Amino acid sequence: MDKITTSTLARYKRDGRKFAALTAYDSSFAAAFEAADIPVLLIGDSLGMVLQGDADTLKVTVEQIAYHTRCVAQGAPSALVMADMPFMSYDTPENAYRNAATLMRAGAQMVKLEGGSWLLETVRGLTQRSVPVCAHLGLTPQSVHVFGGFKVQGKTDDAAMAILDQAKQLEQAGAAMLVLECVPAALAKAISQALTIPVIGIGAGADTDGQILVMHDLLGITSGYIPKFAKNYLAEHGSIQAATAAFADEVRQGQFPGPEHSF
Ligand SMILES: Nc1nc(=O)c2c([nH]1)NC[C@@H]1CN(c3ccc(C(=O)N[C@@H](CCC(=O)O)C(=O)O)cc3)CN21
Ligand SMILES: CC(C)C(=O)C(=O)O
Ligand SMILES: [Mg+2]
Repeated sequence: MDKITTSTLARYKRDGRKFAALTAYDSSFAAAFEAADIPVLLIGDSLGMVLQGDADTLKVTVEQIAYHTRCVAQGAPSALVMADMPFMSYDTPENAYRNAATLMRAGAQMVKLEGGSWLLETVRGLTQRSVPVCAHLGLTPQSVHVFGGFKVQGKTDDAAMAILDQAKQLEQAGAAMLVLECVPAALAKAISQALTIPVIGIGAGADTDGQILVMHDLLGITSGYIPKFAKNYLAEHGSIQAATAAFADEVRQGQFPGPEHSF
């Protein structure tokens, strides 16, 4: 695989070529995912839940994400390595710059931040300072205690309009990619069509430019409640390599997610 960059993904979008992404936290899985042609690997703050066993993502630190980013970057030299900025690590633009630098030095090529209008100056400032930014809207898990649970967002017309509007503002501010989590499929389709930058969905229907899953959900080893959008590919495909390749293929073909995985 040639090195994947934000320009590669922008070209995929222009060409109408859908792509898969996975979370990864260590070099061995990262290498396996890269070998299965997964172009984007996210060191997600979901690691607080799937690695550390917490009920939310809020305890995760910049140092922990940096450590796992180093591990993933070692295993996947060609994938686009994207690191989540943890809860409160980007509460001010200055803190965002400092903490993003730590993650970029650990091996990330892009950082992801949860939020909309309040982040515009931070997104502009990071981009001007040479840090590519992926925005994240919809169900932003760091806001779980504001939302009162992991709940689908953008269900009313007003809420949907607010998310679409913020997506446009974030693109205008320089965001190079957008993750949309747990929103109605029709809203995700409208946002993907309204933006030039690639939109990656999770629980956002089949009409985004890319799809991402937490790797544990793909392998069916998530403990506790399994989100509706998760699909266990290991059960059907017998090996981690085959499961990952099947996920990548189903995304490219537009077969995943089906209506049973969408809101
Ligand atoms: N294993 C795992 N998979 C994930 O996708 C994931 C994590 N962990 N941890 C971090 C966040 C938290 N996420 C979650 C967690 C739960 C739901 C969930 O229970 N959603 C309900 C929606 C309920 C409604 O209709 O409002 C669902 O039925 O899927 C969604 C996203 C996504 N991320
Ligand atoms: C679910 C994805 C988008 C994420 O942010 C994470 O894994 O932390
Ligand atoms: Mg995250």
